[in-house]
Amino acid sequence: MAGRLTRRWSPSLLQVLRFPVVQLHMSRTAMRASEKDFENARNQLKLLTKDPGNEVKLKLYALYKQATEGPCNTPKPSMLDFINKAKWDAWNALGSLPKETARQNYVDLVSSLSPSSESSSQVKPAAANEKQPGSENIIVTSQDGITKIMFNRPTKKNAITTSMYKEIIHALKAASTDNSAITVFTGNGDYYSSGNDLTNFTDVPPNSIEETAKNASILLREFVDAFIDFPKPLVAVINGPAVGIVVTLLGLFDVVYASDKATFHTPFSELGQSPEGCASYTFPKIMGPAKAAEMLIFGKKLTAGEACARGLVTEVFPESTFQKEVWTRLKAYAKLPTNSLRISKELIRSNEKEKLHAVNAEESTVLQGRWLSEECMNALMNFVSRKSKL
Ligand SMILES: CCCCCCCCCCC/C=C/C(=O)SCCNC(=O)CCNC(=O)[C@H](O)C(C)(C)COP(=O)(O)OP(=O)(O)OC[C@H]1O[C@@H](n2cnc3c(N)ncnc32)[C@H](O)[C@@H]1OP(=O)(O)O
Repeated sequence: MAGRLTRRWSPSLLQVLRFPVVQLHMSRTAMRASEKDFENARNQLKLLTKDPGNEVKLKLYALYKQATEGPCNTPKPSMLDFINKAKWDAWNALGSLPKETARQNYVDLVSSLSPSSESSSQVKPAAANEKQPGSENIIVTSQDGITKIMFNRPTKKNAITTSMYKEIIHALKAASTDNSAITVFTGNGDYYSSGNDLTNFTDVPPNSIEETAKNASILLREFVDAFIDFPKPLVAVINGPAVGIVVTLLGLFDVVYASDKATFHTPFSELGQSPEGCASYTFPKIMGPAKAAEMLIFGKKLTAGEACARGLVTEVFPESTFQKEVWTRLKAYAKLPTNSLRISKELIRSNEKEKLHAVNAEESTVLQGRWLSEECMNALMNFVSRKSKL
């Protein structure tokens, strides 16, 4: 099949696939690939010495088409036209993925195929059983069809630093085109995550507060966009308490499994802040406006059982059997046909994407203002000087 597929692809596709590979130095902070990056990536493919295999070629084909032409716009080939059907399926599976995201994913994927890619990219598309290099605060592994992204800062309750946000964006982009069927977030240690690292904002020189708030707002928007656009089933395995942004993001996950020792807390008012992660839109839809208000305005902390009753959590497991039960189930799910999983997710989510991007933009702008407020600054100072704890 592999040889057949390669030989019978059209000249235009071969053009796409045969371009050279040169080392691509992708800045981890500039996550949006420019036209130039895209052009370089196309040229990089020419230098490929090793056949990346049909699976990867199909992904490259699909991403190239999506990046240059947008969503699949050709009639579906007949079932018996195997090659063109495989190409069409791969392109069609990208749904309404924005052109810029497809371009970035294409660049990331090409970069990962380069023999020297490790030095240019912290997290690359996963191969089986492979642990990805990284800062160790985020550990990305891939096994049994599952890419696992784990918060790994247990001594700080897995609080998310600025560099961790960037690593997660990069990990999601890589996972969207790797060989795994599903992607799972979880935490190492007793917490899932205590949310934003509050010291992200405390070492800021007085004359750059506004600029920092602006940069934080841009980063937040890009971070949440990566979840909105993620094309594969996204699962949260909530091993312990979850606070702030890791809770609000759950509205963008497809399935949420929780240990019975997990709790769910969004203390935004206490922090002088406001909701993010599209929760101002997803939470009222999930649990109704009154229950959402109790969490997002008054900061009510939920047990796992309460979160499940409100529809935020899919299922709660006893802590003693949590890991075993959840991973056994996820490994079985990851054996399901990959394209079908993506297409079903796309059907469920695509109608909402535009709205979610608009909500994300609005929430990020509002938060930029909140971070400059006296209420927020007092809350951060209290945290640092240990006067307050949740
Ligand atoms: C360009 C500039 C920056 C860009 C940044 C992008 C911004 C995006 C922001 C998006 C908006 C996000 C909002 C949120 O997530 S709001 C939620 C924030 N989280 C909190 O308020 C939790 C604060 N932590 C606590 O209240 C307690 O630590 C907690 C209840 C979680 C645990 O209490 P416990 O007593 O069990 O343990 P400790 O307090 O002793 O914690 C152990 C150590 O961990 C440190 N820690 C814990 N959580 C955080 C945190 N969120 N930020 C920073 N540090 C944290 C804690 O200080 C302890 O450290 P030490 O051992 O060194 O004292």
